[in-house]
Amino acid sequence: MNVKHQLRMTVLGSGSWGSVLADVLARNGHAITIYGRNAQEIAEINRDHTNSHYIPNLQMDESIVGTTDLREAVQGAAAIFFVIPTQAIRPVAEKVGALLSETGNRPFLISAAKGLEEGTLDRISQILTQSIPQPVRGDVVILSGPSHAEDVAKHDITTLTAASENEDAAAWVQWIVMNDYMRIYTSTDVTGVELGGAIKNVIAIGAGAIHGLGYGDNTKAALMTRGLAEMARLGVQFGADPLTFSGLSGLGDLIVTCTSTNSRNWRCGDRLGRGEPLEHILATMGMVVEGVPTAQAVHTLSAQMHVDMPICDTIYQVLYRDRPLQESIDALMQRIAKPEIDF
Ligand SMILES: NC(=O)C1=CN([C@@H]2O[C@H](COP(=O)(O)OP(=O)(O)OC[C@H]3O[C@@H](n4cnc5c(N)ncnc54)[C@H](OP(=O)(O)O)[C@@H]3O)[C@@H](O)[C@H]2O)C=CC1
Ligand SMILES: O=C(CO)COP(=O)(O)O
Repeated sequence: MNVKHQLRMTVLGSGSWGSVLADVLARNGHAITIYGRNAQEIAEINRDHTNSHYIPNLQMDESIVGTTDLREAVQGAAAIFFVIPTQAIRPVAEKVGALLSETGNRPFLISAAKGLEEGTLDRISQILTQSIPQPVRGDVVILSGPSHAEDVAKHDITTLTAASENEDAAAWVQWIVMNDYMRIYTSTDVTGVELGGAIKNVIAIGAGAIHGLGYGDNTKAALMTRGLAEMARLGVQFGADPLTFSGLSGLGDLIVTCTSTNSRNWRCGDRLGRGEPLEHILATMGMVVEGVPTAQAVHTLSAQMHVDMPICDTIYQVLYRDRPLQESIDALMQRIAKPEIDF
């Protein structure tokens, strides 16, 4: 175990990534509370130190305390990790904001979720700053990168980016998370890191879909590379550094998500490619598929910003407009010929 100065911190979300992140932090010597809304699951975490539904291969550090009480979870926490689906961040953050206003602590707010909010099109850092009043809000840090929970549970070597407008806050998160199997890099490009993490989920649905249809490695490489170009093209319109998209939260996460059967987004796409209806896939996945709502948000954002994102748009058309997959791919191949680099 990597013993550090013990801090009390809270992880909101007892799903696959929340459970594994809580375990990493507890093994680093910190006092960790994990909050979930499913009483049975929290009881299992406290009794057996396992989470058999979400992450069966994880044996959690025994010091982790599970609770279904949000007040208890946030009280006295030096940092609050948001590890719930993007669409649930705002309502939970608003409750957290109200509780912090009562208790008066001012924790770091760390998002480990990846997506864009439907309707508002907001990134998670924006949701957190809108929902939690400034006097009780510490710095916002985004923790993102190639990190399937199943592999981190096995202590596979994993690298992430901690991004914050405040370099010291990013460095603080780097310090609390790093150990002999987690290596964390810092960044101040919050927008780029968040957009990379959100958009790679959309592209991963496409990677799964082409696999399900029977296409091979050339097609996968084409999709990933041109998908990365779309991500960067949108990102620069929002002031992101294009180099961020070649980093862990862009290319790195695109690789892991587009090439692994652990990815829920990839699996959703694969099943679409094999002809299963989206509603059935989502109803039986048992875990969040962030790329589905984010595809809708990216579709609207790209239209608003006049950014050409044909792959993301094709995935949107398939998910939301019932456009046949094969016909959509054929249409992508019929697009006008153009240079490769066209920012
Ligand atoms: N899994 C992974 O490998 C990684 C995931 N991420 C990101 O982390 C985020 C969470 O993903 P992950 O842990 O995999 O998701 P899971 O589907 O495994 O778990 C989601 C968790 O969030 C809880 N939840 C959902 N809605 C609410 C709500 N309104 N209030 C409180 N809790 C809620 C669920 O509770 P309940 O069981 O009651 O529904 C469940 O515990 C996503 O944005 C994902 O992209 C990032 C890196 C790696
Ligand atoms: O973000 C992830 C890995 O870095 C998890 O991806 P999925 O949600 O597709 O499983």
